[in-house]
Amino acid sequence: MSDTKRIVTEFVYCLLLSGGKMSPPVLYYLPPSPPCRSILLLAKMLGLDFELKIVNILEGEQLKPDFVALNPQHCIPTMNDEGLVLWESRAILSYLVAAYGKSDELYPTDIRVRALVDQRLQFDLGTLYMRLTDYYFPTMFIGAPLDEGKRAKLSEAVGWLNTILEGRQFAAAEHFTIADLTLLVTISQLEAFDFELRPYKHIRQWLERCKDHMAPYDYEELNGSKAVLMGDMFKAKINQGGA
Ligand SMILES: N[C@@H](CCC(=O)N[C@@H](CS)C(=O)NCC(=O)O)C(=O)O
Repeated sequence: MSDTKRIVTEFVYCLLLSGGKMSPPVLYYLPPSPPCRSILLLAKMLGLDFELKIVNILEGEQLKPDFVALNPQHCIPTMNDEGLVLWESRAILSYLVAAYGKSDELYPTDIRVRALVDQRLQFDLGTLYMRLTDYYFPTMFIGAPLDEGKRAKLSEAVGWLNTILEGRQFAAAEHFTIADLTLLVTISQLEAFDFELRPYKHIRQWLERCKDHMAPYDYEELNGSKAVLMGDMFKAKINQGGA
């Protein structure tokens, strides 16, 4: 085979392997951000190499005109896959499995299983993670006093997850899915904030199972250590008398 023919053949082969895409998707992110962590973990599982672009929200970089033009809601993670611009981490997770997954295992196509995965994703978005941010973030970022009412709402949601997990190995299917991934980021963050997980036996067992499952995918580097970093930021604020 001539050199030119070989180069063209290799190029076509690479193109087929990449689903016909000429360039990798771009991810705008910051490593400690919890929703960004779930995307980085999934990319590792899928063997997907993003073009990574840091947006330092602590310096207000998300408000720069170029970024607002891309995402008017100016939040991270934001992904741009050849003109498909997506934000909302759980929507990005679903897209990435469909676009780059070798199978549907992480986001099953069986409609009854997918319905449960979607329910868990939305429970995390609208209830569990939201209540985590409501309780911890005002103290962590602006030194506001801790609010016991918000803590009670968070405990209520953690209790619901504990009940969901009773008798199950994983959150939505017989195996690990993106529902476990997003819930893992939330619960490991709670753990790093020293939220008392002892009363929630099913969550504790599931948490260890998920950590073991994710260990080969740089779990500590991409999520565990970043959860601790945010936990330390919160504790430093408390010790400064910020709450
Ligand atoms: N529900 C969104 C939450 C995104 C979000 O709140 N991102 C934060 C960082 S963790 C952010 O970008 N904050 C800066 C801003 O909104 O201007 C998701 O899951 O992607």
